[in-house]
Amino acid sequence: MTKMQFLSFEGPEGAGKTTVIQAIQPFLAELTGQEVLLTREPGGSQVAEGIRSILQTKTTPAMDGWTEALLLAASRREHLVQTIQPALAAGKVVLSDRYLDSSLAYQGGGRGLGMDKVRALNEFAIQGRMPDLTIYLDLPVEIGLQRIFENRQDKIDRLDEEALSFHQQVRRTYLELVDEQPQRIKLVDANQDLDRVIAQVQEILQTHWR
Ligand SMILES: Nc1ncnc2c1ncn2[C@@H]1O[C@H](COP(=O)(O)OP(=O)(O)OP(=O)(O)O)[C@@H](O)[C@H]1O
Ligand SMILES: Cc1cn([C@H]2C[C@H](O)[C@@H](COP(=O)(O)O)O2)c(=O)[nH]c1=O
Repeated sequence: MTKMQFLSFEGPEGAGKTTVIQAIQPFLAELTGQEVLLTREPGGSQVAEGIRSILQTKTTPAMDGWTEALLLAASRREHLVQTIQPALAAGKVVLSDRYLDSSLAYQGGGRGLGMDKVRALNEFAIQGRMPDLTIYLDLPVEIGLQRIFENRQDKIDRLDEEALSFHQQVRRTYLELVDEQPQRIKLVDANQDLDRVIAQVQEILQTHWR
């Protein structure tokens, strides 16, 4: 059984991470008897939220891929030190909407920087602190993008507008990560009714809680 103090949710655009995380917060608090902190990347601390704004701003020319990866690693460092570690030390469960796997999938895969190099870059930021358990919400990228473009027009950001091939590469890289680390990363089919997605996530959490 996995220790379950620090959890992350991952997935392509529109997979339902934010919706599912909010739905399972009370369940997780009840299951663990601990306070559950919801947080997100990029963001989750004052400086990291500032970096998020920079990352979401469209520029001409477009931001260099390594600059993007470095800003994400810096925001992750700040998130870890200012928010995640203090919450864990206070005995809370931390539930993060994205963490390092997003950089591996988006920058390593989508941008083509390579997973190994992006992992090495992030090692300075996280010093080995990975989530105890990661839920990966999987779905065809066309469906996730359609959900966003139909329901969240006001919040479409720079990365949402990348080419379909970029998003497909992101998903392929996530699936490689699931194959590589089946103990930590649990795949849930997000292309089904929200109630079923939530129920399957709850089952996984129940199985892993000790
Ligand atoms: N299982 C589902 N079936 C249908 N619609 C869903 C489902 N899950 C979420 N949605 C809807 O899809 C949209 C995107 O969901 P949400 O914002 O939770 O995704 P996300 O993974 O956090 O996206 P992003 O990473 O792009 O921020 C929302 O309008 C949400 O209501
Ligand atoms: C952490 C992280 C995020 N991204 C991308 C993925 C999304 O397009 C945005 C975040 O938006 P969300 O609505 O909050 O999911 O940022 C990335 O490319 N690399 C990362 O490490």
